[in-house]
Amino acid sequence: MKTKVNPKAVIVIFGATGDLAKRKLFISIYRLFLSQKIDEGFAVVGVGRRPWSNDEFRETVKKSIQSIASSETEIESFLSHFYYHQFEVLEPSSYIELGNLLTNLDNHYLIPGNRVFFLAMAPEFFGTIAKQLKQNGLADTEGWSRIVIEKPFGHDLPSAIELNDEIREAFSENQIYRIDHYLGKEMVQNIEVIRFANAMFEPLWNNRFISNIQITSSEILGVEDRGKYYENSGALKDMVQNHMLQMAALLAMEPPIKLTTEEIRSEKVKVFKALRKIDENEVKDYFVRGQYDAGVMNGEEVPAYRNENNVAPESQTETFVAGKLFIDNFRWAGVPFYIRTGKRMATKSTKIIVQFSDIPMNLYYNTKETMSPNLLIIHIQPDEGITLQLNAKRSGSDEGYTKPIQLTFNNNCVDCINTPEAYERLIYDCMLGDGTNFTHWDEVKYSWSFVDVISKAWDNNLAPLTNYRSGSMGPNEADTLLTVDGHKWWPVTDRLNEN
Ligand SMILES: NC(=O)C1=CN([C@@H]2O[C@H](COP(=O)(O)OP(=O)(O)OC[C@H]3O[C@@H](n4cnc5c(N)ncnc54)[C@H](OP(=O)(O)O)[C@@H]3O)[C@@H](O)[C@H]2O)C=CC1
Ligand SMILES: O=C1O[C@H](COP(=O)(O)O)[C@@H](O)[C@H](O)[C@H]1O
Repeated sequence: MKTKVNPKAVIVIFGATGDLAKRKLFISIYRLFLSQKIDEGFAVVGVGRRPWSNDEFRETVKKSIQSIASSETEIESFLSHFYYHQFEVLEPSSYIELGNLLTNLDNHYLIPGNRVFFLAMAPEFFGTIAKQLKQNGLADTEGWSRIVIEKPFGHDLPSAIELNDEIREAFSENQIYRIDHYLGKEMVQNIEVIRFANAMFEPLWNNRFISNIQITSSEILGVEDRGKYYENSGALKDMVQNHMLQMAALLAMEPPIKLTTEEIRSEKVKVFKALRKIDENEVKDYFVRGQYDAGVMNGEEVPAYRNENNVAPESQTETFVAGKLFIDNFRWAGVPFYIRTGKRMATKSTKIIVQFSDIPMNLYYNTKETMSPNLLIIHIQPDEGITLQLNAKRSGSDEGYTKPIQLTFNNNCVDCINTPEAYERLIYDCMLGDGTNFTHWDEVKYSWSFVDVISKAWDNNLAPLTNYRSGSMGPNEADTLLTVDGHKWWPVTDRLNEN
């Protein structure tokens, strides 16, 4: 639980000239500034290779925050807290100079040595930076020091262990904040509340009443200019190892005994431990992979993945994954959790659909219509809300025919433009010392060991890689994964305000 305080710190962004900083980080800090969540005596140091001055850096920040309407005075006041430090990651003198700058800023803004080191750089630098920060004393202050690590945290279990060991030599687990930006999303954070604050769900939240759970995160965009990164990642490591498994864990975990970081994380870890282990030869029965082909989207022709920049013409990288997870514990034995994610799909949508089991004897079976199962739909994005699908009598009919009706809560209407960016929430949490919505090492470790088996099976060609048309919902094999179990994917294209 958070206490309402205005944290005061220097935020050091390594990779401040990069894409993530420009698109997400500056604007998130600006929103925290505008909502007065951070103390006005804060400072931000941007670190990058380019020989920028403070003014050049502030110009870039200004461009990034332009989309938020605010006065020139507010913008100028915000920018005055930004400083640039040119640096070379492997050069120890860069860290010594940075340390001097941080001490000066502490003195200038009366900051008691509190520091957030946000590593928005290529992952191969994470370990080196952590080590250098420690060796040069930047993390040894009177206040607190925390390190935020961007994804990917390793590319398999051995590399994640190696990286973790390097970072742990310099920072303790409670100083490490591993980002999974899905955990900062409003409706992902709402999963726990929907489950644990409603008398009507928790008693039914088990294998006696739930038939299956479907988690979809589909994207319209292709790989864009990230071909180089994506070729070594693919949808499995880019989306499944982190975001998709995190959502599954939140849906499946037991109620924590307290709402503390340790208790919540410990319940999530138990879910990861209970994930059914499959061997390489079984992967094809549980997972489907696909790669997008050319197609027409929004009236425009889009290229096949293999024709994207920095992608090999014979690439075997998957841009789509569908899978069936089983959580082999008392609550979930026998309930499939279906997951699906991909690029260049028909719609941008992240939704969780909980399908309840059919009632044992349905008095309305003999009508002309088939009954719809009850569904709980959690709309994560782009629309945010909840839909509960029930059956009701069709109005005006004497014969008692039923029809599905939907009770909907549209979070957008309430919170529309003020819905905080995931990064805004996570930066604030980190400044408050709340690690609940960051991933603990144990979660990372178990998720990699689960994903590594799938990855190896695919590397060994133990499952086909199927093409799917850009603008579709993935290959047909993803549908078969459910039809063999007597299920089907529920649509994810509906928008809340269309209901
Ligand atoms: N961009 C995104 O949407 C997302 C990014 N991420 C993660 O965030 C991290 C950063 O990504 P992104 O912003 O896209 O990366 P970019 O390639 O856009 O930026 C890389 C940054 O690192 C700096 N840099 C590179 N080499 C050195 C060096 N030797 N010494 C000092 N600085 C160096 C660059 O400085 P300069 O330009 O001055 O050379 C630049 O600021 C990655 O881990 C990525 O996986 C995660 C999710 C989404
Ligand atoms: O982490 C990542 O997430 C994005 C999708 O994030 P969303 O918040 O827009 O759903 C994905 O495009 C990217 O490939 C991946 O690295």
